Amino acid sequence: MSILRVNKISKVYGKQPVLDRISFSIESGEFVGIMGPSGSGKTTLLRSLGTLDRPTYGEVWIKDESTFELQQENLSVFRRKKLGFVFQQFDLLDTLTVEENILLPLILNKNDIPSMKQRLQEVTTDLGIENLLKMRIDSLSGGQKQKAAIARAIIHRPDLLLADEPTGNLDSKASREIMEIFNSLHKQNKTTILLVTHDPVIASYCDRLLFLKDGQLYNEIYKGDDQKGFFQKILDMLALLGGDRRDFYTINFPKYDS
Ligand SMILES: Nc1ncnc2c1ncn2[C@@H]1O[C@H](COP(=O)(O)OP(=O)(O)OP(=O)(O)O)[C@@H](O)[C@H]1O
Repeated sequence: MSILRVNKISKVYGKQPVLDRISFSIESGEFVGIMGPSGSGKTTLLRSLGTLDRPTYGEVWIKDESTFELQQENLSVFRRKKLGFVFQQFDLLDTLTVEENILLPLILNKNDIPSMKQRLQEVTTDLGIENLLKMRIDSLSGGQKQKAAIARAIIHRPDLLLADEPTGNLDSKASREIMEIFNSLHKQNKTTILLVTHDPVIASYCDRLLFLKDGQLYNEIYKGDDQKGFFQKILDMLALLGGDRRDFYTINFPKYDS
């Protein structure tokens, strides 16, 4: 079953096309990454799919619901129920505790208190952050903040989890921990994930990668069973696409046995 279908979406700022007739779909349980040089439109695409931006042309369906049809006043409810977001800057509310931040989608959706408590326990145990619940956001490390942000993004069991450079503000150890969480959400919970990254190591966790160039879908590659070959294909594709030096940084090259 398709969770996301994108049909020829374009985004134009002034006269400048930033996304140009992009079409693809994502099946339930897939872990898909978006890569491409700086300025190629990755964030604009993710925001357009997540209804945070409105495409100038084209259509997006999330689980057979056309986001184009949704009126402005219904968009925030749609996002809160169907989507989860993880951003590079965490986007947590500093005035609230970790627990309050994580519960926010359920409180806004008016869930009952026993189900909120149960779900909070499930999610925070899975992520290993039960001990952080009463803490304030400004007392957390970057990795702890991102774990809290992931808990908030998944607590309502969204159809699609969208992540924009989720390790962009983290050191290599925290980055690995966060990617292991995404990996476990993918493998154990069958969560459908779409993630934007510059980093080939982060990208190598995905099943499939879409490459953007100048706002167009340039290519896609699949991991299949060949993890090592997939990593090399990512590097080759990035070299082909060019871009600035930031497009080639990496937290740590993975070590392969063979
Ligand atoms: N609100 C906006 N108004 C005008 N132009 C914009 C706006 N948002 C993005 N752009 C332009 O759209 C292009 C694509 O930007 P976007 O942030 O989507 O690229 P990106 O691939 O995510 O880049 P990076 O990897 O550097 O984050 C850029 O040229 C950017 O300047």
